[in-house]
Amino acid sequence: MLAGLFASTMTTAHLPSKATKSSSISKARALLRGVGVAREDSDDELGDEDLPWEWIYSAEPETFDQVGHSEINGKKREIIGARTGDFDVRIGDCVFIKGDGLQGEAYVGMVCEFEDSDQGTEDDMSVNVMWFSTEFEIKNKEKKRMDFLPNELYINPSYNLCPLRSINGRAKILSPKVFNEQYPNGVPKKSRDYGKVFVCRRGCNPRTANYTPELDWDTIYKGRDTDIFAIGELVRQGTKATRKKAQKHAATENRENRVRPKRRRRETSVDSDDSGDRDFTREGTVETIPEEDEEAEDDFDVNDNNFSRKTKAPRTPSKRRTNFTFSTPTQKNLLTPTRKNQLTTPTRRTPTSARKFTTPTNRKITIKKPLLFTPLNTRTLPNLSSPYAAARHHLHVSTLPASLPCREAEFNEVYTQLSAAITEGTGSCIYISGTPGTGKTATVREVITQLRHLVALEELDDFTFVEINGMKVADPHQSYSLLWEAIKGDRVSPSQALGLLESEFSTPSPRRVPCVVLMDELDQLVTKGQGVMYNFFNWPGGKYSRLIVLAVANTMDLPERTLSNKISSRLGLTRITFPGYTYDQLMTIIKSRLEGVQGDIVDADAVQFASRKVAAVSGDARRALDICRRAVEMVEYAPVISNDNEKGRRLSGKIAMMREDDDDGSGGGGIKAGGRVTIATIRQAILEATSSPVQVFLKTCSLSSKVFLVALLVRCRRSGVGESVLRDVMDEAARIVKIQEIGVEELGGEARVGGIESAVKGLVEAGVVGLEKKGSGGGRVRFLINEEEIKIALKDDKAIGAVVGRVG
Ligand SMILES: Nc1ncnc2c1ncn2[C@@H]1O[C@H](COP(=O)(O)OP(=O)(O)OP(=O)(O)O)[C@@H](O)[C@H]1O
Repeated sequence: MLAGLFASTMTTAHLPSKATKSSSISKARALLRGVGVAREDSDDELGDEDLPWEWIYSAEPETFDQVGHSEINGKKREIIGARTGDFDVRIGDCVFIKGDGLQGEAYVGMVCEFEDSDQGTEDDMSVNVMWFSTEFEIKNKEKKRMDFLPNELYINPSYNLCPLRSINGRAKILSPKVFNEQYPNGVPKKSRDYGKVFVCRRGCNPRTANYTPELDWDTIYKGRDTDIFAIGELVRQGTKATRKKAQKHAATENRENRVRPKRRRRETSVDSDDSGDRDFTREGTVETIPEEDEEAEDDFDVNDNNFSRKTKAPRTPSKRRTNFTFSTPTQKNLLTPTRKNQLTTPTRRTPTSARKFTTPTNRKITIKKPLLFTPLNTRTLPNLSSPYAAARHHLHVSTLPASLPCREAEFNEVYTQLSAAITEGTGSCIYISGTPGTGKTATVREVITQLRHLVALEELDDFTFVEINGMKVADPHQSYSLLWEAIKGDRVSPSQALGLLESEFSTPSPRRVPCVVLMDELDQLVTKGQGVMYNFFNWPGGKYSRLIVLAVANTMDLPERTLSNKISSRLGLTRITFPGYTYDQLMTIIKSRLEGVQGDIVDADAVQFASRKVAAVSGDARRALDICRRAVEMVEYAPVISNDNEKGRRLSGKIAMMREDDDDGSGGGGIKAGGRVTIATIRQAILEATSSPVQVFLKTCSLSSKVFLVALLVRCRRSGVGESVLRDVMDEAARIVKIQEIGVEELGGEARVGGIESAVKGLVEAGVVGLEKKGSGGGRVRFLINEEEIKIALKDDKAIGAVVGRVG
């Protein structure tokens, strides 16, 4: 449908031909470098003087409110342009936007509107631009067109609000035909236009690598009279993949970051009432395209007159404008269309040796060599021919189930938030909390798998995904390096990564691919000054970051506890809570995992029993699955165990202890190798889990040790952080002793603190807790075993069990 509306006769005759090649010509051409553009000379059209930017208003006061208006003497006036010294810029102009990146990139955008956010400083003067992209931005190797010209730009239907002072001169965008007419020998180096002239013959969405057919730039681009909306729509339609599913889920409200400009009333060529898609005919008029795709509706309101902004007169900026320097070109023959080897983007190449960059303050940044991993031996698939092996396999926590039953609502919520943020190109921070084993990580991974599938089907823009697990990083600050490596592919030190990330997220970039970060075990990433958590929560809110953080923790209020209420409420986190699984839900989960396992080897009663036992303690699916898997193992391998033989007699005492909870009345019974998993098997598996060496140690350690462990558990639960200051734990222990009225003599009389100190030493030696002698308060202490083990071992303890029960 759209195809006929694009210029169909643009032929290679219009493109720079080999006949026009010469090295002087090619040098005089604009260069494309990195993902932005660079010019050989560094002349700044805006002059060396740091003159303030001022708005240019329409002559007549306007009668309606709209973006890009200001109030002067009580009258609304439309902002129609901006000027600094002799340089002025208007809607429809194509301009260079300075990047702040290390490689001195600039970007080219078309001015769509101006905004003043009312604060009266130059910082609040913004320009909304529609970007042009370079071929470097198109990462999808399969779909990338290889006929790109060296100075070719693609109009890209994405927008950003940029500071007005990031404008760094005017760019000239021509059709290849006009370029050849105006510059048959290329742009002469001495010309003022040198390095500023580009050709445009297609639109492209670099994130999906979808291109429009060739379009007639001379027809659609009319300088300051251009109908920018029509161009935006033309390109949006022309580059649209089948993004229906993603759009269905996209939250259309959330557009703070990528601001699509409001339609301007001045546009005479557009029928403001039409609701269909508009496009250009080759004669340059705008036509309504009959509704072809219901979901491609115009999602901005033509008649939205309720948007009013006030502004104060702009003041002189306090900071001097940074001069942007363009690098010297290194490419020789820029007329050769596809010199792939020369045009490889620097950010993606694999460094063979360490590369060196410097920060804007000339600090050296060393890019480390990528880590080389020796591939492991090929893993063999488990032999699932026996029903026991199949059951064990499906019940294993590392087996990915086809779907996650009982987490549909949570899945939908995460999916909706994430796909909306990716589609809209906005940043977002989702805080996911829930006790261990409630499927938080599994759900997030499942959502990512589904979204990746959509990307493969071209129904969603591509995104980068990185998982940072607090348990797996030696130092929380390494998170910065991991994020930077995920975004740029370069390994740098944490402090360098921090600087680079700050710069990256505060710089507009039309090419930025959304990055989704799963920060698992967040409580382990808490640092003394809370810098890591603060930064990861704060960056998504930045205008240009396109960073989506999925922070996963066990406690609901970790952000409030560690960052204060004030900061965490400002961060605007989206919160999703995963409740512990109920008895019914655990049953469903176990049954669904056993579906398809032949032989009916697990009794329904056994599944019920396991679910009830686990739901009563924690609602932890991991625990329920582990118990069932161990029970399957027992019936698969165990010799016959009955109350008649020696081993059976030994076990029977322990089983009798459990019989108190044996509300099914079926008793222990025997376990037969090659038999079925019954309640008795489950009971024995539970018993085994609670009589592991760790459990035995915990149950039989001194009361001082138990008090200390419970105190540490309380502190960790309260702070939401996996470690605590030793002195605080001691104080907590003293409080517990007092409140529980634990016998003073049992803790060593008056010297009870001393008693706990030696208990701590014993716990450290046993590898139950780790003590890091750093900072004040006697160092920091943390569990080296799962907190759940402490709960299970001590929940029935006579002296301290009540406190454990309250920890939850
Ligand atoms: N609804 C479910 N259906 C099937 N398996 C599940 C479900 N929920 C959790 N699991 C399984 O339980 C195990 C633990 O899940 P997961 O790691 O997602 O929990 P978590 O909430 O992230 O726990 P933690 O806080 O300890 O990291 C995984 O093996 C997962 O496959």
